[in-house]
Amino acid sequence: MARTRVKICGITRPEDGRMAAAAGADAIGLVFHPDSPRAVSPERAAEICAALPPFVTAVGLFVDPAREQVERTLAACPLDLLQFHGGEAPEFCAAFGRRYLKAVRVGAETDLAAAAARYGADRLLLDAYVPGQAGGTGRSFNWALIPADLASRVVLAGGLDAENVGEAVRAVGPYAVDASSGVEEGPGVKSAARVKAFIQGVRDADRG
Ligand SMILES: O=C(O)c1ccccc1NCC(=O)[C@H](O)[C@H](O)COP(=O)(O)O
Repeated sequence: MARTRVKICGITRPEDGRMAAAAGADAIGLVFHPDSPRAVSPERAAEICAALPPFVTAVGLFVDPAREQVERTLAACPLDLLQFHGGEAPEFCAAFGRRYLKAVRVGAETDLAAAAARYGADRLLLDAYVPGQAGGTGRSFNWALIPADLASRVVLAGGLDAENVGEAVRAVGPYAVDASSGVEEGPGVKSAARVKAFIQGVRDADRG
């Protein structure tokens, strides 16, 4: 089986970025949505990015941002990838000349084939649809809703933790997995033990 990539989202402290990288994370997520308990300023994000080894991807996460917010953040912080977690159109996501991920919050009615056609299958991060909450909910969704031809190209998120990530990798076979609340001690504070166990769960599943 291919090596499943790991993204640890909602990093708010340089030491947590370093810890996730040392544990084997391929990417970390920085949340710029002001309503999130994991929100960071562009300046704080720049400090976190400076603490990362060069092989770890820094992903900047926005929810229906104004164009100026994204531009100001990019000017202050060396992000490798953008992640849009709201209702952003493909033209908006592409307007910054950066690679991006588009989060799709999956509920029973979600048409994932249509989302893949709209944004590109390699750009999708699939999260749980929870009314009134944009993300970081700790809730998972029905993985059987993911079309077989998309599964190996998506980032799988939503309620993943050390206990269920092995099952998720075996059942879906995603390109990458993403966790936030399931690897925390409290909102925005990551647990080294949980991050380590999460990545171990992914590696064990990769070995089959
Ligand atoms: O993490 C947040 O607080 C957040 C707030 C608003 C939009 C998105 C947010 N997080 C997005 C992520 O990429 C999370 O990793 C993803 O939603 C999964 O979260 P969890 O279910 O807690 O693992």
